[in-house]
Amino acid sequence: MGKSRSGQRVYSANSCDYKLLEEIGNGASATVFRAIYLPLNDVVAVKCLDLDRCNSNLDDIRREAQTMNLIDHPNVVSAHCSFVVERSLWVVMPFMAEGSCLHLMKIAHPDGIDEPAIASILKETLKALVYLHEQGHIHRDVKAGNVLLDTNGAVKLADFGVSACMFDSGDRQRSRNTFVGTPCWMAPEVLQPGSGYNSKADIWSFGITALELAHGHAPFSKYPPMKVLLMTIQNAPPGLDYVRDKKFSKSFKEMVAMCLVKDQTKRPTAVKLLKHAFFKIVKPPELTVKKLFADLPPLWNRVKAIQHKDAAQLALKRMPSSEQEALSQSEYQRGVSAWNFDVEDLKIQASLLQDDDDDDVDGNTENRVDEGMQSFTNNQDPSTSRSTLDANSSYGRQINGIQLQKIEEVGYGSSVENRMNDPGNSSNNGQEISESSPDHGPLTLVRESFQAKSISPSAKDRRTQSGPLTPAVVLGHSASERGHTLERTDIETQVTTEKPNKRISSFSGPLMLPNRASANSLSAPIKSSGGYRDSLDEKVKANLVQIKGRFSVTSENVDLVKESLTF
Ligand SMILES: Nc1ncnc2c1ncn2[C@@H]1O[C@H](COP(=O)(O)OP(=O)(O)OP(=O)(O)O)[C@@H](O)[C@H]1O
Repeated sequence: MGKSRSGQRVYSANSCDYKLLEEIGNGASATVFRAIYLPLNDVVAVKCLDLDRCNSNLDDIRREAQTMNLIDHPNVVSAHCSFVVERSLWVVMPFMAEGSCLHLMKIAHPDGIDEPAIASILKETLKALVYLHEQGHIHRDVKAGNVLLDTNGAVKLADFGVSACMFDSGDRQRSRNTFVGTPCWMAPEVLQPGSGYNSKADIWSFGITALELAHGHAPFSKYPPMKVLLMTIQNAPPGLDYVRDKKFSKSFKEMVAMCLVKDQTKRPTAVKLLKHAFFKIVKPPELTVKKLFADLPPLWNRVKAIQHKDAAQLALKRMPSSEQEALSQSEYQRGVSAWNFDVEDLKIQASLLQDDDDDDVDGNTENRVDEGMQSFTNNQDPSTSRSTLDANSSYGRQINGIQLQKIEEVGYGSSVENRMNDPGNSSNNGQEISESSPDHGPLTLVRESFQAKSISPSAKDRRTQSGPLTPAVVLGHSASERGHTLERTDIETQVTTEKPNKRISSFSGPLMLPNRASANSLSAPIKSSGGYRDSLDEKVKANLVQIKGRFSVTSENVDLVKESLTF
């Protein structure tokens, strides 16, 4: 049983008590439904987190659920309760009837929203960050897609899928050197191994979210993740341009600039930022935000319209010969948090990308290289870039003795070129001038077919496993399911090091669940690899850096790469 914050309403951990209605959102690993809690006839949102599709390990999932249960702040979405149903984790939350700012912009404000509304939304979001940071949490995924709106104009920050605790120690602390989040919103220090990060990473993402609300999309959002990684680290920070963005106030521009300082120690804390002049003159959201969704159809119809529009757009400009590329790109452009790579691995990918958009962004801050960062890519062998990129479209490739096997064909070979050749890709002062709406057609289809299979809107036939979220509960579905998980991972994220007479396959950490990206891949058929994991010896396990997104890399791999590519 879960108790609402008011202390009055109690929500059961029994799926039969919930009637799932329309889909109101989907993310990298979850589908969110409007639902009725039957005993109280109360409208709620139920986030159905597909444990097979989830990139997080069990600890992360449990932490998200626990964090959401403990949250108590008017600007943070808390959970009424959470429980396991078959192969999903259901998180029951208050229904935010106007959905996310991202959806709102997609449906009605593609070029961004006006400053008074931005100020209200940002101020409420910042209050959420003040609270979370005081509680010791780093949200790590602040973006318009996670800022939810209610009909009365209330603004709440949602999604603790990748949140971290600042008081972590040991392994958990080390895991904060892990690349987690959504690249466009991620702070430079998060992308650089070893530098460590703290709550100031959320301040950077907050600044990017401000730009997203101002323009309708995040800076660099047209680029593939490895490119974003490089641009975030190398280039001058994005910001509001004094000429192009003249409709915005000086104090807004200054506030954004304060957030987007690369040196995290020079970024303000959330508390300090809240005292900035920009937030002094802010009207309550009831006055500024409500009008943004006046006259719009109900949320679920908007979501459906967005899905259809995106599917139609995708069909029109389907990437030549590769649905996989489109799928990968669409996932990226949607801004979901599917990117959960190992940093070193991303560097490998980034080094393979030829920076062929110089002409596009000439004289642009996106292309300005920060001093001291130039060595990040300069030492790569240019002769390898194009050929390796081309080779990327074949099933596998060999780089410096490392076999990178196709996962979902990363997909940025030809698609990068296509985008770079697109005149609409020119940009100005760190911002894009034009950008088509993000695609997520194929993704939608994938998700729909998934839902048809695994989530029945009817409560009948659901097997509910309520109670505490323990490894046994979450992973206690069946041996065959666990086998399935491992098999998929094996196939989809395998990177092997080819050393003489030695071949090491990589797996994820303990109790690993399949990664998010795998759910979006049109991967090779699943083959049995029964018992393989069990035979993985402890020494090899100890060598694992981690398994994430598209590749898994062992520390041996990383060392090899470091030897051959100087960053
Ligand atoms: N309580 C809610 N009320 C209304 N809509 C919601 C609610 N929670 C989530 N949504 C919608 O569902 C979308 C996806 O939810 P959520 O971000 O939690 O999933 P996710 O898989 O963690 O996504 P991501 O990884 O992309 O952040 C949100 O962007 C929002 O539009």
